[in-house]
Amino acid sequence: MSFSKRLHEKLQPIWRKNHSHPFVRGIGDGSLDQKKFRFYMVQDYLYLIEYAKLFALGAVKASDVETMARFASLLDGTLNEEMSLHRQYAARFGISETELEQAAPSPTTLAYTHYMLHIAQNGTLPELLSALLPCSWSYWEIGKELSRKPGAIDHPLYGEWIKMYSSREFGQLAQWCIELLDQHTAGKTEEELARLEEIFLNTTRFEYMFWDMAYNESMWPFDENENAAI
Ligand SMILES: Cc1ncc(CN)c(N)n1
Repeated sequence: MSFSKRLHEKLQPIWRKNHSHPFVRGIGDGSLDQKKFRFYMVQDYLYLIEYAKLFALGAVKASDVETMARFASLLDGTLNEEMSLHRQYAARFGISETELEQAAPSPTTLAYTHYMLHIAQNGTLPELLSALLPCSWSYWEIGKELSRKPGAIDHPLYGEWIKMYSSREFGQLAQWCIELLDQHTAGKTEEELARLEEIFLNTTRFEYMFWDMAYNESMWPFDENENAAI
């Protein structure tokens, strides 16, 4: 069995939780409170700024020009296509690009991006791929599932989001990362695979936490201006 198939089977219970999360269901049936979506969009933009750096680090760690070029195109696609969707949504919400970039990250955004970047900077190429894959793979699965819901892609607000993440282009990028991980894990020992599985599991957990953070609009659990006299 390929390593990606093993991961997919093992992590299904958590992935299904993503699909049934009220935030994801709300995008699919159009019932999601727009304020929550606005919060998500800002946090996701901050997330993607950091996530894009994994592709740059992937190019640094690649050992051939073809792989470097694919990572470069993933970096370009994230900065100029995926994040352009966010910029368009932000404009609809009256948020400027500067405001987007300067927004404060939530604790979950910080924890997730710092974990991924730590692995990417300090780990091997298969470790980097294990950290980034739940992101694109799980969104592609969610996008495809939501796009099959009658009327979902025509929703005036959430339709564009569903179209982006169910698109063939987005799927091809996820598929390339899956194939690269399978190539790099063929013949690895069980100990090495277990380490990669652990990384994949951690970013899978963070994906769920990100939906939850967005749904609850969670920032730090206190207001720093309160009790200023203490
Ligand atoms: C948190 C998160 N995870 C994944 C994706 C899809 N690139 C995203 N935009 N945001």
